[in-house]
Amino acid sequence: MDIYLVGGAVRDALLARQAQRPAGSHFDRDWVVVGATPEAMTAQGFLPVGKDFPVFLHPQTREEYALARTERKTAPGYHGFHFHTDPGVTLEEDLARRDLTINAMAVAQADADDPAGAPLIDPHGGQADLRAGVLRHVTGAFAEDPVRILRLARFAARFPTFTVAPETLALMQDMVAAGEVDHLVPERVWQELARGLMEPRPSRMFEVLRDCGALARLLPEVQRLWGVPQRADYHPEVDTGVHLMMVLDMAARLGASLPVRFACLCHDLGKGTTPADVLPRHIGHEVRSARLLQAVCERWRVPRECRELADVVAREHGNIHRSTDLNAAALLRLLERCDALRRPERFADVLLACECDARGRLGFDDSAYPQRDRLQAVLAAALSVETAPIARAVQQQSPAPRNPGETIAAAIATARTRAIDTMRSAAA
Ligand SMILES: Nc1ccn([C@@H]2O[C@H](COP(=O)(O)OP(=O)(O)OP(=O)(O)O)[C@@H](O)[C@H]2O)c(=O)n1
Ligand SMILES: [Mg+2]
Repeated sequence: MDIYLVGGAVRDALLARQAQRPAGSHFDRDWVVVGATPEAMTAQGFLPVGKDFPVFLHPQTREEYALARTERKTAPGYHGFHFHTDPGVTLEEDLARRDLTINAMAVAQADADDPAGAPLIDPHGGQADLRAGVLRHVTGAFAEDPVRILRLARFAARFPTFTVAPETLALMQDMVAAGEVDHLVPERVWQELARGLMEPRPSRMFEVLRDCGALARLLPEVQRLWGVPQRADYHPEVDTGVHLMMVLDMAARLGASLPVRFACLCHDLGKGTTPADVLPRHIGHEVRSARLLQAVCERWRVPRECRELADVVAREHGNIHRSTDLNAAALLRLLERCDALRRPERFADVLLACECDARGRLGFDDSAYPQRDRLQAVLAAALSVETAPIARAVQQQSPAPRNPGETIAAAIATARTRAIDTMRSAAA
């Protein structure tokens, strides 16, 4: 059997030589095995992964070794696959069924430690496309797997200077028109969206999805935001879709976590359903955003952490932006609505998402967002109140209050309000 290194490890080694990526940035290595049978693999100690894919794990390194294969589609969507693998499938045949030319290059296993300096097996011009910065499909086999539309969009977010080859965009448009993205399983869609959100330029993923028509199918709530105006005095970029892209790229620039980036994606969804006669104002869009994001989360089975943060950010981002004018009692109510006292780390994420929103506007990218530090200080003041002595004092009251629970809660709120006030006069 012959073993080759393929996919991302080869691509990234060549990119590192072009100094687009730091050397050694790729840890996940994919291998392809030619001239072997599943039986020969297990006989050598490789462990089969799943029953659908002819893929094995190396007994020591745990890296993936896939038997060279060709794929044929049997039904729409991600489940509709039929693999053909036998020892006669060549490396070239295996490379031809891969998604992008930059991912369809291989080097022999003996050269795997220095792929960039080794003879390259590159039948589809992957190296030239890598140099030119082009995302291009290898063959018509691209259309056999609609997840590849999402993968390509994610690679655009990872390599933001890369463009999509016109023929590849046309192919993706045809796939979308044929209903190919309507049958994707939620887990795969979310996995790719989540990865794309975590890349250096998430906006590129959404641009590509929008250009090929997939965004309208997968996330119509997001698609709708282009063409929706906002008030130019708050939003010099005016267009809501443009704003959203700036917010996402700001989240990447500030190194935000996935939940924060997802909250950024969903915070203004409600602007897409603002009645035309009130535009460019968006009164009450926060509640509509919160409702729409639930639909998105159901559809793609978005994990709870992302969903909960997005809900708070959707509801409260306007109040947080305007928090400068709030008095101590109103600030405490804001903290309580955000559940900040019980979940201070999550509140930090809420504030970061709000900063991304504020700085994701034309001309504001280097502006300060003082609300963030200020509300952190407000929270610290509220948390500094010791609640146990307050509860004890109420319990020792005589005559006992009619509703001790409520009395304790009110006394704690009063003490916290006072602490916030004291902090504010000290800071002023
Ligand atoms: N739907 C898919 C998934 C994967 N591949 C092929 O399998 C390789 C390995 O897949 P994966 O590890 O998911 O992607 P990488 O390109 O290695 O990128 P990275 O691991 O850096 O995300 C890809 O390069 C590509 O050749 C494909 O053609 N179609
Ligand atoms: Mg890989």
